[in-house]
Amino acid sequence: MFTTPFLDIPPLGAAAGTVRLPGSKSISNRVLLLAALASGTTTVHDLLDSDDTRVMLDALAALGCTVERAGDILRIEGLGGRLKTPSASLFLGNAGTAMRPLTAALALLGGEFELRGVPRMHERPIGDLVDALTQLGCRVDYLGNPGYPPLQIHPVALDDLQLDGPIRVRGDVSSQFLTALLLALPLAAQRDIVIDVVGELISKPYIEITLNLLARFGITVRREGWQRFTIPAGSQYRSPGDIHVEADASSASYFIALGAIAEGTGIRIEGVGAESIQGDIRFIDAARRMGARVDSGPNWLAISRGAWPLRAIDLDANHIPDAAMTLAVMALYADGPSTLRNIASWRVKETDRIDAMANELRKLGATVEDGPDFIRVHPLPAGSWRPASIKTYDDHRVAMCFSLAAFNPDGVAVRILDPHCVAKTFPDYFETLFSVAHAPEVPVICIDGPTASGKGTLTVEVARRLGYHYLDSGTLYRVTGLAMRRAGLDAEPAHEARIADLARALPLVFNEGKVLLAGEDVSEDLRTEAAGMDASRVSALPAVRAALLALQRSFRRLPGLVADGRDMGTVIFPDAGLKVYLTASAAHRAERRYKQLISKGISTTIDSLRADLEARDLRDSSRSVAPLKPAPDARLLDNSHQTIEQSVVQVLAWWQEVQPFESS
Ligand SMILES: O=C(O)C1=C[C@@H](OP(=O)(O)O)[C@@H](O)[C@H](O)C1
Ligand SMILES: C=C(OP(=O)(O)O)C(=O)O
Repeated sequence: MFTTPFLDIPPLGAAAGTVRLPGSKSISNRVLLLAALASGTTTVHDLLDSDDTRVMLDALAALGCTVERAGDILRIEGLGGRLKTPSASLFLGNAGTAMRPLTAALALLGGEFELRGVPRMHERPIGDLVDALTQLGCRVDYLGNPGYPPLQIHPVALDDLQLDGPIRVRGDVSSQFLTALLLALPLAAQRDIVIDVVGELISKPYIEITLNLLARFGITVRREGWQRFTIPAGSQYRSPGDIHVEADASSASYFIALGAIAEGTGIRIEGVGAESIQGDIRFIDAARRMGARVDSGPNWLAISRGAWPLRAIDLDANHIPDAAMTLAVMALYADGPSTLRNIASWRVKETDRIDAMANELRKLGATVEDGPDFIRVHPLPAGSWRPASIKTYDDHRVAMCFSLAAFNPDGVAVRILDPHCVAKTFPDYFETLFSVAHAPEVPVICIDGPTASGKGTLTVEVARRLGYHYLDSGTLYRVTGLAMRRAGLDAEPAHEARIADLARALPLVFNEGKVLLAGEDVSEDLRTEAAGMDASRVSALPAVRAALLALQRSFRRLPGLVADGRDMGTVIFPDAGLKVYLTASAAHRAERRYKQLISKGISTTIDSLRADLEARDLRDSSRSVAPLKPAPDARLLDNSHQTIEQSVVQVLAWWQEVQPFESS
């Protein structure tokens, strides 16, 4: 997951490949609650691991439910309708699928509970659900504004509930209120329980998910259209034993859109398909209407570009409230204005999504009209796209949708602010996107300089702050040197071809700060002075350098690379967007190296280190192939009198200067 303050997505051109998407949020949180309410053990496969499911799992643990994890499998010991912990204070983040159903379940389970969330959760309505529960005789108090969380739930005896008449619940603000009652009321089904929906029910397909999962847990709800639902007397939750969570159909919308927009051989999505129980799978109908080619099987989708530009659409999107946001960005690539109607619920979700989408689409240059329950997006022709810093309002879907703007015809980059908000439902969204998207030019920052100048520390830190990949090219030479020694070879012209062969086939993996050679952690062996000397010697062999060239360039991957070395800017990435030549006086470098070695318990003297450094500088700068020298377009940074932080800030400031975004 990207935890950087922003993520710059360079202009993207094509996309192709297969993605397996994380589990459905709506199914995961329903299954977790049902498994907790049921008797017996439920084994859940492919559960979504994200903020929304984590708050639900934490809540269940606080209620005394035992949850065991074994790899991707979760085993939940049901409470069988009896609380182990009669009071708790629960934090439910911004998860509607946790806050609403838990409110109903806890109001019936008979304990004292406080339910809170993030500030936005305290602005998301829950009054219609609390009203329905109060009619029944449940006791729920508002701890802040009436009609909104936080809530305090007090115990009532099930026998005291008024279950003789139908329970009335409004369905026109959120379907989650009806879902909450349907999931919780089997706890009190000594007699038939009737729920009547007041007002036009929105987001209807989510009720189908609820009914489907209730059925898997042994509860068959009778229904009369969307108006009346009856939970039969004697209903009892029965664990199905094993249950599998499909991949998330709303998350699939970004990759369906990607297939429709990007050039290339198309995108295959695994884990969700034509037989999905999730209503958002109907996004494929809208995508097809806009021109996408979509093939599907029970558990997979294959999407490729069809009509181009896309065809404009006018759609009542009430049945796909989450996925429809993706259409608002696809509309930028259409042949006329697109209108999404009947989407008033967008205003009470993670943020006011109609406002958010309109504001951010306008930043890209688009003309957008919006009203209480609709949005109309005009296409953005070539020549009119503007580089924009997209505010994400702590809304995962805003962040994910706007990544699709990077396919614009003007080759304009897109900056996504606070990209970590995708953690709500799809923590690795951007990594997944980058695994199938292709950028004509992946950004590179090169940091070259002599030994002990602090390149490594600076490069790692700049890469971390930008969310970029990191290439420590010196290590490649060190590993080659080590492989050479282990093969009994020497850095001499006679062995050059054999060393180059070794370099070409290096079984090398960088893993969490460790360097693995054929699976063996060789990080320590590479840090020795002898390994440094060998690296310097093998790097003077032209055939070895040629062998390592392709390997080094393969590190240039989305969203970008910071490369540290000696010839990054001059030879390996001559087209880099920023080249820094980092130096420090020999005296300062010797002193730093001295402190480093002494702290590791290695005894040495500053004078000998300085002599070594100077000898190495001379060898590196006078070798015939790629001698150590600044690229003509490099910016010089002498860090003799700088802290690491000052150097990092300087490099980041230079990088921002070459970006098209206004300072954010
Ligand atoms: O029941 C569910 O799992 C959901 C219902 C929908 O909410 P509304 O019914 O409030 O539209 C949807 O937007 C939300 O992401 C998940
Ligand atoms: C509306 C959403 O979430 P929630 O489940 O919190 O309502 C969403 O995921 O788009």
